[in-house]
Amino acid sequence: MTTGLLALAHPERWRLTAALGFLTVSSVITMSAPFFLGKVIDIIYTNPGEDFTDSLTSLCALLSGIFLCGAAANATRVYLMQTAGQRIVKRLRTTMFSSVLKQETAFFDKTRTGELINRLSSDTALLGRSVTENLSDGLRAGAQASVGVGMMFFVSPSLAAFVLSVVPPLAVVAVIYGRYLRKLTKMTQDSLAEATQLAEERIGNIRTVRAFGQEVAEMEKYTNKVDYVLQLAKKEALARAGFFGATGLSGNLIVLSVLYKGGLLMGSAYMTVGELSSFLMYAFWVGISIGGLSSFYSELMKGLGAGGRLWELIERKPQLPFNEGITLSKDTFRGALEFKDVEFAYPTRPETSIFKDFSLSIPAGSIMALVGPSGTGKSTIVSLLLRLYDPISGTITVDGFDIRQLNPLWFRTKIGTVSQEPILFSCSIAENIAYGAEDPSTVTAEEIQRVAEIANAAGFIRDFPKGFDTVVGEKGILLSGGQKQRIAIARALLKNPKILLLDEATSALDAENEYLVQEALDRLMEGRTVLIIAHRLSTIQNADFVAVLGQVVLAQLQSTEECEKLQKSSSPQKHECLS
Ligand SMILES: Nc1ncnc2c1ncn2[C@@H]1O[C@H](COP(=O)(O)OP(=O)(O)OP(=O)(O)O)[C@@H](O)[C@H]1O
Repeated sequence: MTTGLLALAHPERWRLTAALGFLTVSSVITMSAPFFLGKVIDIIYTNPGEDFTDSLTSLCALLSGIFLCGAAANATRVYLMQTAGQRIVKRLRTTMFSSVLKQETAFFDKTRTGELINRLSSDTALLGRSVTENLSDGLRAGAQASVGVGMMFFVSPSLAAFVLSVVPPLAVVAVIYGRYLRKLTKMTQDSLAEATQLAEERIGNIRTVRAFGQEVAEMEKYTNKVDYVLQLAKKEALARAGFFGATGLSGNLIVLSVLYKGGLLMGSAYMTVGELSSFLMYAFWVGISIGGLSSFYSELMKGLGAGGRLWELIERKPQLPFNEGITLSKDTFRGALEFKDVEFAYPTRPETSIFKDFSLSIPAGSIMALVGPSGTGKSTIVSLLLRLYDPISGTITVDGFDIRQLNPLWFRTKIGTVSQEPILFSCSIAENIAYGAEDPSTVTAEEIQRVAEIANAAGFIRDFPKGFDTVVGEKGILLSGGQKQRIAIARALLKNPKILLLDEATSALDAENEYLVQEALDRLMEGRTVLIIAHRLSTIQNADFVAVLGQVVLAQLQSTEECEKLQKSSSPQKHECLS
């Protein structure tokens, strides 16, 4: 974690070095103040009756100038540190986001979205603040405490030794407190992540919550989660209260004892009033600095508590490669797909095998319809082809190349998908269509309109008051199922992929919509290798091959009229029946 943090802070090294320079200047000035203020007091007290106006004026004017410089240096330090901190937080966030996006799909099956969001927003801020602003305040406190102690010894060694005897026990208390706080922060952030996860999922799916009338139950669940966060916060508040109460009390007691002992020393003429004042001011500074150091320590512990989890995520190596492997040339890549003796189980349920010895061949440029009852693994075949998961054994090849050899990022640019319920992002229709291009920013409005036209989408889009600039709402909620499908088809057309993976909508579209979607799909399928999870007889009839998953359905299909019709009507078709 430390090396990772250093790497993230590295680009800020000059900013941080400059901040350290300003920190030194401002600390030196702050710490010389008590000494000179003592001199001013001595000028006033030790020359009774004499006219000390001139020397007092010039010393005060000089000190004002120096203090002004100190203030400017301190302000610059705060600015530099804060901006460096924010830059580090930004880098932490982007590094973490990119690390999350590169993880294999199984990771997202196991990790909850809300947790990741919480890490991304709250933990990064906590860690960033603790290693910059807090570090700078800590350094300042440390420097001031040590200079202050030195000056206390310089002014009065015996008084200094007396005062410092109370520091070691305080330090032990601070360390214990810091450890406790670190543990507490980790627990707080974890339970906060759970609460965020719950809120995110329920708000994101408010229609389902509403349909089941579960609002009150959900409120209670959320309240329970944040109640636990509150309990932890109470524990932290209690620890904090005890710690700061104790340090505040010991600070005051120290000042009181300095006054007492110093008063005695002054009485026996070992100290001037100016020296005692300087000493008191130094003791005060040291007290404040130690307070600063302890809050630095506790903040650092909090940051480290949050940072541990963050680093696990940042350093996690994806189990499937993200952008490695070979790419095929235009001539070699034709789009012939083959599953050979594939065995697969989802990583989250390794004991439940979805396929064993599964084989299927889809020649380049042909349409393969996939049918079978629910849960037999049709969507799983699509996921395997997209290389969202790897088979346990057996191979999946593209033009004879094992897809494990291919660069998944490249390979996915050659595959188009349209699912039953296509997911659109909450931006404009134009942006959603452009998402299909390798570089969406280069897509022209004409291209978008052209593919929308082919996908039978241009008509209804133009009927919207804002046309292609209409925002579709989260996950495309402001559109109908058929409209979403046609936008998804336009998006796939823009990608112009060699291989197409389609999941036909089961939800009943009205006749006109169904016709428009079907027509758009037919245009999309032209000249590509297509694997389609088919739910309609017409789709099966138009396919070059049909693969049936699950023996039960095969028996059912063969006994139905539809199947007979299908077998008669499609003389060039070949039916592959798989068990
Ligand atoms: N991410 C996952 N993790 C674990 N198991 C999964 C996952 N996705 C699907 N499954 C399981 O894999 C099996 C096959 O699911 P799949 O979605 O491929 O079936 P399907 O034939 O496409 O079904 P449907 O026609 O209902 O969409 C099911 O038993 C399902 O519970």
